[in-house]
Amino acid sequence: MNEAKTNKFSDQLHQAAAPLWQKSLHHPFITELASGQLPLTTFRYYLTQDTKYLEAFNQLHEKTAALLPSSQGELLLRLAREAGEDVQHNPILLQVDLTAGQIRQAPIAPNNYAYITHMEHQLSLSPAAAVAGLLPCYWLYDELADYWKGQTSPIPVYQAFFNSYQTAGFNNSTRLLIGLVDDLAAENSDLVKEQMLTAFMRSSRYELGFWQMAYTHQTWDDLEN
Ligand SMILES: Cc1ncc(C[n+]2csc(CCO)c2C)c(N)n1
Repeated sequence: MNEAKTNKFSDQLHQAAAPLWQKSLHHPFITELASGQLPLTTFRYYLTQDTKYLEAFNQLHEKTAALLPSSQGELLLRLAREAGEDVQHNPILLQVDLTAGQIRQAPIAPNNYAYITHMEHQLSLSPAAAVAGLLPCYWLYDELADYWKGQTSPIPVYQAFFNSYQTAGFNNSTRLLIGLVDDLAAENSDLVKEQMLTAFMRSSRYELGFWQMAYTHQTWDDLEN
């Protein structure tokens, strides 16, 4: 019998989410970014929703940090500070002429709203579940960044988007957050670990849904059909 064990909790999470992450990697949104076929309006839709997402995601770091002992909360606050800079100075928005006013006026799309609401809900379950809900955002994009290393796009702004994820700091943040999730799993009960797994898997589904949402320009009217 194969006795090979994955004893880190994060390895279990990774294994459970891998099939979903593969679908993200090969989503038409991504393949068309690389081929240059993705309509610019679709990319602008993605950036509009993503800016809204990143603002909420940053606040979630702060809300989660407030529930953790300061030694653990400090890491989340540091990550939020770094990510906050990226949101406020995203050169890609300038390149496609997206203004803060245009982004503010666009309604949040259903999958984006559901994803953010799902992460907020974890705060009422346990701080460990809240941290686990944040992790796919980092870890999936870290794997996408590896995949994008070899990708080129004939459209300069799509190439700039690939390049924007090629930073060592980003990889380091992902490793630190994986470490925090493993520490929290070790400190918590099986019930909380189950919450962590559920939060992680749902975030992974919403990540996949985020590409589909952008690809189809999802609106609230879509829920009626
Ligand atoms: C839907 C969505 N999911 C993940 C990311 C990637 N991401 C956003 S913030 C952050 C932390 C460091 O800046 C990372 C990795 C994204 N942009 N949009």
